[in-house]
Amino acid sequence: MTTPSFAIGIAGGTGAGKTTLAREMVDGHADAVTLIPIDNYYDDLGHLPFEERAEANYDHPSAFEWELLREHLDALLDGDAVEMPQYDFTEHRRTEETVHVEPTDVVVLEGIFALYDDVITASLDLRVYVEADADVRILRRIERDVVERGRDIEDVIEQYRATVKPMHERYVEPTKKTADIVVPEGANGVAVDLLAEKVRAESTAGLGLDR
Ligand SMILES: Nc1ncnc2c1ncn2[C@@H]1O[C@H](COP(=O)(O)OP(=O)(O)O)[C@@H](O)[C@H]1O
Ligand SMILES: Nc1ccn([C@@H]2O[C@H](COP(=O)(O)O)[C@@H](O)[C@H]2O)c(=O)n1
Repeated sequence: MTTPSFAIGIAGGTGAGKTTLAREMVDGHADAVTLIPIDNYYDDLGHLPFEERAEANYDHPSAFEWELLREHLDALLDGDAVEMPQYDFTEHRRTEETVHVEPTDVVVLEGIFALYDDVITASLDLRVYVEADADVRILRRIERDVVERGRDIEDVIEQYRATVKPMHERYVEPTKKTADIVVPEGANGVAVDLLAEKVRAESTAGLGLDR
C-alpha cells in the first residue's frame, strides 16, 4: 500500500487548460500519480428528465457532492483505495460504472473548484490556479463541448451567458487568491516543466517505500 507524499490541486476557469496541464505534467510518471477529476463528483441528476439536467447550473458549488469528494480524498491520502464515480457530459449524469482507484505517491485534484473547499484546500501541499483570458476560454470551450460533449453551439453560448460566466466571476476566480502558483495560459512549457519536476521528485522519493 502506498501513502501519498504530495497532493496538488489544480483549479481555474473552464477551458483554462487544467486538464491539459495535469496530463502533461505527469507525462512519464502517470503510474506514480492518482488523478481526481472533480467533475466525477457532480451530483447525479439521473432522477431528472434530460431537458432538466441540460438546464441545470453546473458552475455553482452546490452542483457537487462535496462530502463524497472529501471522503475519497481523505481515503486516498490515508493510503486507501476508492471506487470513483464517473461522469458522462453528454448525458449530464454519472455513469453506472465506478473505477477502482489506488493511491500512489502523488495525488492531483483537478477541476474548477479544486481550491474552493477549505477542508480540501487544507489537505493540499501545492495549490495551482490556471489562468487564461475569458475569450480564449470560451473559444476553447465551444470547440470542446461541440466536438467532445455533444453540445450545440447555441446552447454552449447560452449556458456561458446564463451560468458559466457569472459563476466563474463569483465563485471560481476568487479562489485564485488561495493559490501558491498562478499559471498563465494553462499548459505553458515552463510551468509544465517545473510541475513535472516536482511530480518526478515526489514519485522518486516514494519509490519502493511503504509509508
Ligand atoms: N496552452 C494551451 N494552448 C493551446 N490550447 C490549449 C492550451 N491548454 C489547453 N488547450 C486546449 O484547450 C481546450 C481546453 O483545455 P482543457 O485542458 O480541457 O481545459 P480545462 O480542463 O481547464 O477545462 C483543449 O482542447 C486543450 O487542448
Ligand atoms: N453536465 C455538465 C456538467 C458540467 N458542465 C460544465 O463543465 C465545466 C467544468 O469542466 P471543465 O473541464 O470545463 O473545467 C463547468 O463549467 C460546467 O459548466 C457541463 O456543461 N455539463
